[in-house]
Amino acid sequence: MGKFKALLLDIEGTITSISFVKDELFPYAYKNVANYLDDNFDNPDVHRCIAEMMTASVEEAMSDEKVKVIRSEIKEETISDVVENVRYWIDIDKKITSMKTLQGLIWEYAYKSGAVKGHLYPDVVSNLRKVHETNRPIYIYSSGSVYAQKLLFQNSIEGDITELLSGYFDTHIGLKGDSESYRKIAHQIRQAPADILFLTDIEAEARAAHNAGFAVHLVVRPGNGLLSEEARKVFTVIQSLDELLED
Ligand SMILES: CSCCC(=O)C(=O)COP(=O)(O)O
Repeated sequence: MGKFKALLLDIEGTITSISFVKDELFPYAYKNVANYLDDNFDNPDVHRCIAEMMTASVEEAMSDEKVKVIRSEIKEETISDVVENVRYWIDIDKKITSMKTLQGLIWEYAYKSGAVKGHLYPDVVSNLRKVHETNRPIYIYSSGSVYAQKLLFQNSIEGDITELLSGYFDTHIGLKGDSESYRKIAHQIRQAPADILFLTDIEAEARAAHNAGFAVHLVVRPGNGLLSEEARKVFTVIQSLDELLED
């Protein structure tokens, strides 16, 4: 089953539908961020997120006038500025690490209350199990925080599947369009880049991983954006993880 020694998986558009992320998770965070911050303002994890978001807001405001610089020490004003930025960044799907961390904390309520269950395409768990049975490690690399990733896999529509996963990476290692992030992942999991198969639906991520020496397949799922002709020439394109069995 395939020649890879380790598997690295993107989440949204690869093993989870874009619709689950865009139509369930993001709106939940958008709607609940103000109440969440009001109820959890003294939580040290939330404080850390806000402190990091203050720094990010200064950097982002330099190139985007819609970003509010968060400065206030007053709780109500801080919450108002954070909410404005979080909602704006959700709207434009901006991958700001501190905002993604905060989203994960907010989603904990969604998963724990049962309001949300992590979507997985029907071919995912059976094939991950087959890879796992061959003692090859499976890792996740998503712009969603590691905490958010674990919540999704612990509370998926197929139950808790975290036993199949050997590790998780988020944007703390670097952005997904940057080849250096993939080099760092290969180093951390102690595998040669060429022995790692990365599956993603995003061409920029595929190119970044390819330039770092990874094997890469592009994944096409219902509702995903169209792939360019050029990407179709460079990368193997699969519609389902069942096709991993075939190479
Ligand atoms: C951890 S699930 C939520 C996914 C998410 O927040 C996101 O931004 C999608 O990122 P991906 O890198 O999985 O496409």
